Amino acid sequence: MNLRADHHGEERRLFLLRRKIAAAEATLRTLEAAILQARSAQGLATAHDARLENERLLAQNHRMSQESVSVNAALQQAVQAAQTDPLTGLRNREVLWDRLAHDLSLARRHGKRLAVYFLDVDDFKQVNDEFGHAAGDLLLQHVARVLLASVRDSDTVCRIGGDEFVILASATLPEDAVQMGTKIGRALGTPCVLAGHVMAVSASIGCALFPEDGESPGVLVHKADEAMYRRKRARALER
Ligand SMILES: Nc1nc2c(ncn2[C@@H]2O[C@H](COP(=O)(O)OP(=O)(O)OP(=O)(O)O)[C@@H](O)[C@H]2O)c(=O)[nH]1
Repeated sequence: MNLRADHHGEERRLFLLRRKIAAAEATLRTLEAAILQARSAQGLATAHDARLENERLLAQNHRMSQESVSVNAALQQAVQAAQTDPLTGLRNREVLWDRLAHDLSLARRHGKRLAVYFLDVDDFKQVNDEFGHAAGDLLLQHVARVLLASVRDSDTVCRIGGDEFVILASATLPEDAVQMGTKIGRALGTPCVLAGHVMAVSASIGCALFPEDGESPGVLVHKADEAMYRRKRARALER
């Protein structure tokens, strides 16, 4: 038996084995390094994606709040248009009942009076017939301006149709309400130039007072309308 040769063979196997182990360890380290690199790349990609998603959501949020602002503006415009008389810019018939109920509850709570005036322009048809419909429109706009200038900001002026207007005004004493009716009549009677013609508007005005003449919106408007009609008849008889 050649012991020396055996020993030499054993050493060679060990040497080869160590080399294999070293190669395997090197491969393992390379793999670990690759895994680490891949994980960190994935991490970076995730952070990048998150940032992009965040920016996308912010932009979407901005777009949606801008849309909501313009939808709200359009809605407000629509509400405004539904409550406004297009010719004079005054509140229309639809608003009258809401305002009246609101003003009545305020008057009730504060123990105040509320005056409801019903106003109809006299012989308005003649203005249309003599000077044309456009001149009639100018006159109605003039009436609206005069009425607005004659009442307080907290009072309400509505055009409820044709040449008919209703005013809601808070009042302390019945005499105040009478005085205000006279003041409105005088202001309307002041001559003005419309469509190149000098005109002085005459209007029949009826007034009903809360709580003396009634407590409900329907009764008050009806009584003011009746009072206006009596005025108009008396005026016709005077002529
Ligand atoms: N220019 C114009 N005329 C209108 C408008 N709406 C209604 N009218 C006219 O207004 C007139 C209203 O006439 P009436 O109130 O019936 O009659 P009036 O001549 O005022 O007579 P009295 O009320 O009895 O004094 C009608 O001729 C309608 O055609 C409008 O928006 N513009």
